[in-house]
Amino acid sequence: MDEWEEEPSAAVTCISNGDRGGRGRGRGFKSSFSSGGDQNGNDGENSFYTGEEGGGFGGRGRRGGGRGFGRTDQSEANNNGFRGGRGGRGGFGKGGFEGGKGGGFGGGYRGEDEDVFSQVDGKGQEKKDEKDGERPRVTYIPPTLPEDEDSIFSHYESGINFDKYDEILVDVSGTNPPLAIMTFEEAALCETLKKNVSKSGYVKPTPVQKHGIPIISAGRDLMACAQTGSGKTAAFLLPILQQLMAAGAAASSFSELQEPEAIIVAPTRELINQIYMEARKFAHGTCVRPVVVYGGVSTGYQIRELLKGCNVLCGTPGRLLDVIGRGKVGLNKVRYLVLDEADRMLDMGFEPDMRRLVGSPGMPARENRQTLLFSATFPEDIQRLAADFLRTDYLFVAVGIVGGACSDVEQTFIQVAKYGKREQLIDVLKTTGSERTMVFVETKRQADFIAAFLCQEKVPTTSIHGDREQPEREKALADFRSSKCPVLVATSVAARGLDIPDVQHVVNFDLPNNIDEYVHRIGRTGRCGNTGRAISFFDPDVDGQLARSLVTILSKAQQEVPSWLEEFAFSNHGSMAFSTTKKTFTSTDSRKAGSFQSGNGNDQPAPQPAAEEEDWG
Ligand SMILES: Nc1ncnc2c1ncn2[C@@H]1O[C@H](COP(=O)(O)OP(=O)(O)OP(=O)(O)O)[C@@H](O)[C@H]1O
Repeated sequence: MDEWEEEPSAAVTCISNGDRGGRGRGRGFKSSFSSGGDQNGNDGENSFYTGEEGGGFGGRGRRGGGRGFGRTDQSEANNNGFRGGRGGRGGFGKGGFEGGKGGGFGGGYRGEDEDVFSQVDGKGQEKKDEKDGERPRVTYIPPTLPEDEDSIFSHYESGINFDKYDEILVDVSGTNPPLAIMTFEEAALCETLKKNVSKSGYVKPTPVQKHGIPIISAGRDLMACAQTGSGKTAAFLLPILQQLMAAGAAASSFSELQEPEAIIVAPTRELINQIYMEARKFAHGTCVRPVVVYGGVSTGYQIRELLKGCNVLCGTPGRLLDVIGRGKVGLNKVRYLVLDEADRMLDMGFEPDMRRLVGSPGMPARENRQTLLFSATFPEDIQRLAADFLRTDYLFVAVGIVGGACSDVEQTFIQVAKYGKREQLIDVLKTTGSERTMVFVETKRQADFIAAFLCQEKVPTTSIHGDREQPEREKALADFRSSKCPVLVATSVAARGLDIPDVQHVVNFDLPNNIDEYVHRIGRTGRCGNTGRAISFFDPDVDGQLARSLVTILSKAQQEVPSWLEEFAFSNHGSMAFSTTKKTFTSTDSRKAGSFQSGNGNDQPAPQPAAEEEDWG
């Protein structure tokens, strides 16, 4: 039986503020879920959740059979994993998305455009056409972006701890690193770029910018590791844009083949879109044109955008390889290749795509391009693998502890068994009130259930995960950003990179199965010198393997370690040595023999893809 047939599927959309209709008859989660009232107050099977569309969704909207076959990784690039059509029966009243097929609110498909490029083998188009017959075309076109400066440069304020960044120790390893800059003036940015930096509210560079900008400007390859929320995006965007402008790069709409000078890759749609927005902001008023491509959006639309001219191409791996495979993007002029969340981009899930990308026709060899890798976490084996993509004399910048948690996040742990978590969550949310809170869960189904549960408890909640259609994902983020829904339930798809203002709390309803993922998740709060709080539910039955790493992470971030967690870490994991000393710095360039892995106490293998398959890109 398909997992979705066992229990009702919620496929949660935004919960409107307290104007839901009547509560379900049953008080318990499951029973009230299945008999809940809809927005109009009607009781009815499965109707409690109509979200904003208002149309009922009569029927279950469950997955169809075929849960996917032979899927071997999470990437769009991998065609093996064409999911069996969810959708199934059940309509989603009105408000189905263009291009959707088969009803089934929240279900459907990943989009034929999203995983067609893995046939970048010369027969791509042919195979794609075969696929056209199988799945509906994605026709979603995102809303037009505002052009006014207030919108483009809107930003949140850096926090009270911004100046403390200066106290963090930085280690640069590799030969002949250029000197760090202390101010943006020293970055020798051209006037427009300088103005744009200032309009963005940036007064002085963060450590990763102080070191990263001159390294990139000097033409060196870079692997940079700096804590979440500390400005890695601008660290690569500013020097790239500066050099493109200095070289006179200007977008041309006269070519059917666009040849960008820079390619930026990130693992999720929302993150790559955010990077694009940053690039668009910094490039405002210049001739340099960034473009973004990612799954879930009409390929035709994105190609039309591309053909208006493209100097900086931002993309998720799948769609990027797709547009390259379609002959719309030439790689001959690529001077910069950036992998953001580089450890994720090179783990099992995406590594084949990255190899495909660097092996694509026209892509300059690593000696002839600059490759820039950024993340807050860099496990040793991923660093070693990354060396394949970099020139041998690359520089490694470690700001603080490689893989360390942001010290501006107060981390709390609550021991709670599986069945006590929901009640505990309600207690936590009572204390957070209307403050913006992200609740991380392990599976997409769990995300739906928890969001539905919170809705039922009258907590305005929305959710984001890989089974939601792109318009729903975007609406969820918009509702969260605007505080229409101050609680966002998310899977790992939202763990990395997302920079949402004023997220005061992160709740790990389910702890992730590796420590790096934990570091990224809690890094959604406490950004850019602001403080934040992370509360994690530790279920002794399932989270034991993480205990030791958590103790180390807490210690290194100078946080109190609960005695029960420490005891648990020791008693359950033998006597393997690990340190709880409060070091403020550990250098962990994998090229330094013996220095490795003292950073985050990560005695586990490199991060694996999340526990279940996710639609990342
Ligand atoms: N020098 C600066 N001054 C003020 N604000 C800055 C500065 N640099 C970056 N910011 C802002 O800080 C926030 C976090 O930056 P960014 O998203 O680049 O962090 P990050 O290091 O990439 O985080 P993550 O590891 O989570 O991806 C953004 O809102 C960004 O605009």
